Amino acid sequence: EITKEQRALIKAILDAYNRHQIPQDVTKKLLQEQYSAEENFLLLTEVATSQVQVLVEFTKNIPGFLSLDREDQIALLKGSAVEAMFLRSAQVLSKKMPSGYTEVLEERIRKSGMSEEFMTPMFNFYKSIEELHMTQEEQALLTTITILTPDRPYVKSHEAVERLQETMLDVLRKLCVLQHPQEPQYFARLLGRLTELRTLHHYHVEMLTSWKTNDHKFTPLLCEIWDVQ
Ligand SMILES: CC(C)c1onc(-c2c(Cl)cccc2Cl)c1COc1ccc(-c2ccc3c(C(=O)O)c[nH]c3c2)cc1
Repeated sequence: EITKEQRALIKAILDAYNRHQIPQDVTKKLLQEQYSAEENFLLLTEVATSQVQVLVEFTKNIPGFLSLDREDQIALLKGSAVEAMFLRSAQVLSKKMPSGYTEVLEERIRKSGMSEEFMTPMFNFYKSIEELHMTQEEQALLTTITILTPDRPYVKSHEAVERLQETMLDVLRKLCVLQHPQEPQYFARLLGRLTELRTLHHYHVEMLTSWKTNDHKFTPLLCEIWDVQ
């Protein structure tokens, strides 16, 4: 029931998703450096900056994305970066890695100087993603669908983005039926995570402000993509 074209689409997106990863030296640093709120914040800033670069490369490989209006491409990236990074960090945190990497990453996020009120919703989200046991294809498609959200600020050709997103939603729906036959509501649960992401996105704006007031510095790329400073 998945067409040949849809199979090709899944393959293209999965390949792009796996091809673009944070360099080893960046993730290794997270394991080596000291623990302190300042050091944790610095390392997370470095990882987030690297993740944004990875995200831009991945997005350019989404079939149809580069045919969108250039300014809309920027608006989609700016509008979805935080949500895509919540998804990506959630997927990393739900993998138990031998190096103890997951625990270190979680610890550094918990101790990065962000206020307590964001911890609970953030780690509830991480837990809810873990419980879904998403396949690689589902993770890559859900990230793609998040990026192709038409109602981001400043998007002009709403319909063009909506058409692209609907193509991806259709593929994901079929994939969920195939890969989770015993769970008819699985696709709906995945979409529920997208709603949760929007809430976290709102929290994140306040997180940035609270870091800013404590004179935390971000990199130029993060300032540009998050309209900080
Ligand atoms: C500027 C800083 C302080 C910040 O502000 N808000 C958030 C933030 C937070 Cl604290 C939580 C969620 C989203 C954001 Cl933007 C962050 C840190 O964001 C990230 C982004 C991305 C990773 C991340 C991704 C992939 C991998 C990976 C792999 O692929 O192999 C291995 N290690 C990874 C680590 C971690 C943290």
